[in-house]
Amino acid sequence: MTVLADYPQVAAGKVRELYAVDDDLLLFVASDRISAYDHVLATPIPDKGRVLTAMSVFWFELLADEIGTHLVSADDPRIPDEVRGRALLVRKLRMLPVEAVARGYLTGSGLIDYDRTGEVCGVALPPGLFESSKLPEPIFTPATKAAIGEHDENVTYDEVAALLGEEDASRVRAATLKIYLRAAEHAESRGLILADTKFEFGVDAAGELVLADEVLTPDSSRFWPLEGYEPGRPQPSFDKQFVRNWLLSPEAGWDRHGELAPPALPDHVVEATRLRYIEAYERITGRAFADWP
Ligand SMILES: Nc1ncnc(-c2cnn(Cc3cccc(F)c3)c2)c1Cl
Repeated sequence: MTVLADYPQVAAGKVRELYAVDDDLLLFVASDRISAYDHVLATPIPDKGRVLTAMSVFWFELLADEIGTHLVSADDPRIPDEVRGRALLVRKLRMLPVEAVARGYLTGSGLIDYDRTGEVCGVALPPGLFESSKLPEPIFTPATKAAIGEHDENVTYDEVAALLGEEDASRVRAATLKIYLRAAEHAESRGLILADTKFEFGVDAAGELVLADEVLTPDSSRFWPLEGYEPGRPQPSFDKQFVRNWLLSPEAGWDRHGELAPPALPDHVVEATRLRYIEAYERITGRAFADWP
């Protein structure tokens, strides 16, 4: 019987870890941790890791006819029981050092760049756009991974080409936009706006471009309710809005611009957030979360 401690940890993020299973396989583990306002909160959200893993698996399966993926299995004896349902067996790839972001709407760092320069990652946009505007068409707005605790840095396509070479840059951009469009169309049919998302790609031994990391989860994407969408103001995050609102409420007594860590979340915020994750999964996939894995 395998236990997680059998596998050397090869990477750790704010809310996920990566372990080596053998020379060709990795174990991609999603935790129940949640981050907000650039802090990892002290209070976990039960089932978050399982919901986001189930969501990634749904999208990997839906996208398999568009692009190869790193997914090997979500249910395999090499996956320790303690992480079963929130861990994926994936094939080890040569990862491309670029955060492949697609945006269909203007918000976050894209809006900041647009307000300052009229462009995002060197892509010129029409004048007169504002917070949450829908873009005339989705755009590729890559970033390079920043050091721990820093934000990723938006870069131009030419900088990506300098980094990866023209061929890989070109096929990463094409794949990013194609997958975004396919996912956004599916999400909208389920009443959710996929405002933007971040993919990571690798290359396999045959030189094929492979979709890796997590895909189209609420941690790698902005999902907004389609109902009530209104450009000109920030939209509520489908999954994190209860947490954000509580942290900024007088009850929390927390200053998001200060140095202090956020306070623990009250049970009702934890439970409401857990239910939002499950609702997002069931709306997007049409599957009952109770059936996972
Ligand atoms: N299939 C792959 N082959 C080779 N490397 C990776 C890989 C390395 N790093 N990352 C980012 C990351 C994913 C999870 C937890 C972390 F801490 C960090 C992904 C993958 Cl997914």
